[in-house]
Order: sequence, then C-alpha cells, then structure tokens
Amino acid sequence: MRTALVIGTGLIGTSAALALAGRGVRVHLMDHDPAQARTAAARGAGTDQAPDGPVDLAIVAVPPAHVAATLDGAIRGGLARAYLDVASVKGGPRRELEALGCDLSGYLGTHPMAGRERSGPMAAIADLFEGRPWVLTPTRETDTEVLNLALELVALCRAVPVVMDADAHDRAVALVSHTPQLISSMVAARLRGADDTAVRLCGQGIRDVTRIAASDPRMWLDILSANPGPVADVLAGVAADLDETVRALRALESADEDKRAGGVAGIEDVLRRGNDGRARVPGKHGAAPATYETVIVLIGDQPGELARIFADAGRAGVNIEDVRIEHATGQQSGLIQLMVEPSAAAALAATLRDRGWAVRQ
Ligand SMILES: NC(=O)C1=CN([C@@H]2O[C@H](COP(=O)(O)OP(=O)(O)OC[C@H]3O[C@@H](n4cnc5c(N)ncnc54)[C@H](O)[C@@H]3O)[C@@H](O)[C@H]2O)C=CC1
Ligand SMILES: O=C(O)C(=O)Cc1ccc(O)cc1
Repeated sequence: MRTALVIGTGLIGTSAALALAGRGVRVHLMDHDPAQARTAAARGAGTDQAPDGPVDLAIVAVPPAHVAATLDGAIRGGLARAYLDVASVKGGPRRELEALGCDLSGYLGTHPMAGRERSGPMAAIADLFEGRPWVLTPTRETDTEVLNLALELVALCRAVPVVMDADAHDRAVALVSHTPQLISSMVAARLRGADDTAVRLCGQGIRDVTRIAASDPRMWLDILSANPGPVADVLAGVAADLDETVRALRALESADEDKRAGGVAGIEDVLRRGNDGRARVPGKHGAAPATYETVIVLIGDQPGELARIFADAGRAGVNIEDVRIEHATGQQSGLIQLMVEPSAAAALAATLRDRGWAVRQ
C-alpha cells in the first residue's frame, strides 16, 4: 500500500493514519470538520490536501450512523481502489449500503478492538492497535484485492486479524464491549449523588469497574443505537442475574435458616460463574488466559520511583508481564502490583527487598 485516505480524523482514524504514515504510506486526511483534519495533519498523521487521483485504500472512520452515506459518496466519487470502515457495529452499515444500491465488491467492513475513553485527533496514538484483534467481515462478493489491502493495514498497525460474519460480530461485541460499557456506567451512576464520606473510600475495585464509565456519551449513544437488539439480549440476561441476586440477598436477611442457606447458594452461584467467565478473558496479545503471581511493593508518589523499581526488576532478570498501581486516598504513596511468571516471583521479591523496597508479598 502506497497511498491511503482517512475519512473521519478522530481517535481511530488519526491513530490508523499515524501508524500508516509512520511506516511510509502517504496518507490524506479528510473530515467534515476541516479543523479536525488540520489537527491530525499537524500531529504528523499525513496531509489534509485532497489526493490528486484514487488512493490504494480509503478508511472510513466516522460515527456508525454516517458510515453508509460516507462510503456511498466515496465509492461513487471513485476516491480509492478499495474501501473499508472501522465502525464498532457491522450488520447495520452493510444493510444500509445494500439499500443505497452501492457496489459492495470493493468494500470490507472491519472493526479494530481497541479504543480509549477520549475522542478526537488529539487522543490518537500510533500504537493504539498493537496486539489487539482487528475484525474483518468479508462476504462472498468481497474482492480478494480489498481483503489483501485490509490485511496489509492490520499488519502495518501491528494488530491481529480475526475473520467473522458481520451479525456474529455484532452479537459478540454486545457481549464483550457494549453491555460492559452500560454496566460500568450504571455502577458509576450510583456514585453521582453519593455522600463524600462514602466516595472517599473508593478503592481499586470500583476504579477497575468504572474506568470506562468516563467514555464519551455521544460516541456510545451512536454505537448502542446501531446495535440495540443484541445489547438488549445480553442485558436481559444480566437483569435476570440481578433479580436472582437481590432475591438471594433478601433471603440472607431472613430469620429462617433454610431461606438463608438458599440465599448463600444463590450468591455463591453468581460469584463462581463470575470466576469461570473471568478465567476465559484472554491474556496479553490474545494469548490463553495467564495466571501470574503478584509481587506487591510500597512506592512513594514522586518522580523516578517507577523507573527505579522497573530498573531493579530488570536487574533481577525478571520480565514484568503486567502492572497496576493502587493509589491510597490522601497519601503520598501507593501499592504497585508487579505481575510476573510464578517461577520468577520469589527472585523478584528477594532482589527488591535487597535493594531496599518494602515488599508486601
Ligand atoms: N472510540 C473507540 O473506542 C472506537 C471507535 N470505533 C469506531 O470508529 C469510528 C470513529 O470513532 P472515533 O474515532 O472514536 O470518533 P471521534 O469522535 O474521535 O471521531 C469521529 C470523526 O468523524 C468526523 N465525522 C463525523 N461525521 C462525519 C462525516 N459525515 N464525514 C466526515 N467526517 C465525519 C468527526 O468530525 C470526527 O472528527 C466510529 O464508527 C466508532 O464506532 C472503533 C473502535 C474503537
Ligand atoms: O470495549 C473495549 O474493549 C475497548 O477497549 C474500547 C472499545 C470501544 C469501542 C470499540 O468499538 C472497540 C473497543
């Protein structure tokens, strides 16, 4: 691929453009708000000048409701040899394109499974897609050349291609992305009018569960509006679990021992099913779920502490597989959790202790 056109230079479009431009592709940037394309160009994602002929690949990265009309315009204008979109929902845009009478042989619906809580070109990063699944939804009418260009884009962005049917994709993302967003928002919404004294007690659990509740509501309204049925189906299952759990908790308040035992069984059931589901979440780079051992260390909230602890772990010859920091409310210190291969945990803890760190575990 030598030339590309990104239409919609927000978070996703500009991130893809940065990755392509960084690997030598000439990228043209277009947005219905020219200021967004200018900002993306200023960040080194390409040029906001229009191409003077058809580019190799056009990447449409606009909100789902505008995908079909934008693609239809681009295809009719002959802007590229091949076209793809990156919208979070795949079935609806394809059906809209069909209804518009568009020639779909040069089009492929795709979806990179990577995002951030922020929107717009300033939030874009070149390595956003590294190691993440990028779904491709070819059909029998998709030209091989288009599929090959899409695979080249995915490779240039260092993502991992996954081929799926469009409607199966929409059901899958309802389960793993769209419903979790709503549940996170609902948990966070409990905090809105909560007492300050309660909010001060927030720990890592609620931070983990509500991280994505900070996302842009307009973007999620667009996504949920394009996938309402599958999300409602998953949420109805969650609602059934909620009803059961409320009943089980009320039973725990009962004076009747049998009722209390039933309540315990109900709560245990949902917690154990949660363990089973969590164990299925893939590990880093899509690998099988990994079980790491965690070494917990007290660190000061001051410049250079993280660099120092990582350098000391390097001295122990230990690869840190994952890391989390738990900040203590109102204190200039926190706990860092270093996740490592179980066989490396003891050596890491010993080296860190020798070098003066307060190792908790
Ligand atoms: N944000 C995320 O986490 C992810 C989003 N996506 C999908 O990527 C697409 C873009 O999302 P973001 O980059 O997050 O949104 P964004 O809000 O950061 O950027 C969207 C851009 O599209 C432009 N735009 C809107 N309508 C347009 C039109 N008709 N013609 C040309 N430009 C237009 C806007 O001015 C804006 O610059 C959406 O379809 C979204 O579903 C896919 C994966 C992850
Ligand atoms: O939901 C996730 O897993 C994310 O990492 C964020 C995200 C949001 C929207 C998408 O279309 C894809 C990914």
